[in-house]
Amino acid sequence: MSTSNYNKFPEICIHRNEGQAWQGYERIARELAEAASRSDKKKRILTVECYPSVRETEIAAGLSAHLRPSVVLFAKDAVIDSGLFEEKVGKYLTDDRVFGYMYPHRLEDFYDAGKIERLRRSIEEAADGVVVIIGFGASLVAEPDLLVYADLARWEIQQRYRSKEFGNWMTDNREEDILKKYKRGFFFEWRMADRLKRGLFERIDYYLDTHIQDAPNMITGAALLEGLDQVARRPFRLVPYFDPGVWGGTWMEKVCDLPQSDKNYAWSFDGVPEENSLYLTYGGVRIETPAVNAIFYRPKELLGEYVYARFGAEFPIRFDFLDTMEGGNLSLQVHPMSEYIREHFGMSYTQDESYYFLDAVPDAIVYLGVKDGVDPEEMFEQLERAEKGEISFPSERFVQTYPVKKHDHVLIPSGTVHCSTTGSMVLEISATPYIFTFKLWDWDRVGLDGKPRPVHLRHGKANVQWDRSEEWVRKNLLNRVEKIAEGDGWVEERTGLHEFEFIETRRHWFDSPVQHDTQGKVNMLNLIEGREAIVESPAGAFEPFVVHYAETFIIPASVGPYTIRPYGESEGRRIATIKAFIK
Ligand SMILES: O=P(O)(O)OC[C@H]1O[C@@H](O)[C@@H](O)[C@@H](O)[C@@H]1O
Repeated sequence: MSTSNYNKFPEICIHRNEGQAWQGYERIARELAEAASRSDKKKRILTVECYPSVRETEIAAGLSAHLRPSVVLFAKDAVIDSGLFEEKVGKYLTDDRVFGYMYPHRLEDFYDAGKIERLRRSIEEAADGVVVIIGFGASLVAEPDLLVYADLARWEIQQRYRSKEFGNWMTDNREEDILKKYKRGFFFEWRMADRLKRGLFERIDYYLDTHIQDAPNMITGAALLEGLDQVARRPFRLVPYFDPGVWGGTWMEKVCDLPQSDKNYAWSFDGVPEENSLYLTYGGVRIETPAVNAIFYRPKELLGEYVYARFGAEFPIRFDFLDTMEGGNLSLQVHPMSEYIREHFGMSYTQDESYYFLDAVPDAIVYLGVKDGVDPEEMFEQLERAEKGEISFPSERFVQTYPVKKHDHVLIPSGTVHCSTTGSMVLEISATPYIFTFKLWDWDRVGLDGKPRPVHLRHGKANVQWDRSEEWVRKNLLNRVEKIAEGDGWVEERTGLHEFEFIETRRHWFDSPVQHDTQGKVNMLNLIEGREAIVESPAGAFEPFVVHYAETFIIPASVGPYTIRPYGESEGRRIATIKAFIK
């Protein structure tokens, strides 16, 4: 096998902003002190608005040491009492380990007017100089003279939950089950935090990156916006992350050159802006920022007006990897129908999926759809007994299996029972939601934490579509490849997804340049065959962008025409990309 050329640290170089970046608390504090001194007020309020799970105490200590503020106040002291807090949020969280209901309200609901008044009095009583207010909601306490925004990406938040360094915001639950902490973040905190952040973008004076402990980096708010604007006008990649899992395999470790781990890597996410980061570099200083910021700030340029009108400032397409090479089976599972996900979880669209096979062992199979003539009651009675540990679920009796091979594309509209099995390397091309997996059966095993992974039979039963016969599955969901066009040195095929799903995919096989056009809609691609390709602008609108095997990349809607051709080691060879866009 050839050596890995997969780039795990894709950086986006932001032009025209050199000199506007600071590293370390000392330099950061000095810059903030200088900026504060530009005001002729005697007392200046320096607000550090934080995303939940930011290390507020580290920032307070780091700034205090060099800034010598007259007082440091924490926004959390103005949060409503815990009884009322739980009353407001409880019904959105439910008792389930995984699923809650999307929280529709704002952070203001959790701040107490009387307590805010008390903090404001402390500001009045403080000596002249700089008053620092820190925390999630700090910008609600008083009108800032200088606003610093300390952001955090979801993957890092998950690490902080997992290491038990953090519980949820204002919740004493550091020791709690990771699934429940994630649930509280996903359904509640991150919704409010994103709403607040979107309203602050244009007002941020400085943007603080504290992803790495005690090694902060800072840029101006203007530099951040300039960076996000540049991202929305050129091809780019997200920073991938790799996560071990009970069914994980060995393919990614080799192909993506991952550090050896005692647990196999199962997932890689490199195409979920809500979860992944961007690395923006400003004259040698690397700023990690949640990729979703580019969508929040420039939704029309990035998604295109059509996609924005339909989905809002959300990235509706997800690319991720599921690696079971020398690993196990995923859970046998089903995803909610659109109506169900909306009614039960408050989501505006559902988890429609597809599996593109980057690789598969010779006898690999996929489970897809229930067999003809299956009695739903009997199948669920068996699943219930299996959940109790009384039997092993006889999957072959109830669920259809099909052989799969490299470059097959299997379509999985919600409501279809499915499971990728051992010996497969899947590129998932799916709708963005990804936690709404109703596991039906997990093959008599426990998760990496030693506990059974959560099974959701009631939800599952309500969503399995029993009328999808074997004939229907074969005709509609397996390799619906259709040639669309061809030219000198290239062929374009449509591979999916199913009519019920809102994503369309096109595969190109080529040894010469292929002309693409976003047609005003964001494109997400992956190099599924070949070592290297280059993306270019016919009009020179962006710098040539090199991609490697298995890398996912995004072409913003604003790009319009672009070309892709084999490059470097792949020059003159036949390679392939798969491209997804909204129908
Ligand atoms: O972790 P399990 O349940 O085995 O599923 C593994 C993966 O399966 C896919 O089809 C998706 O549903 C993913 O969201 C899920 O993470």
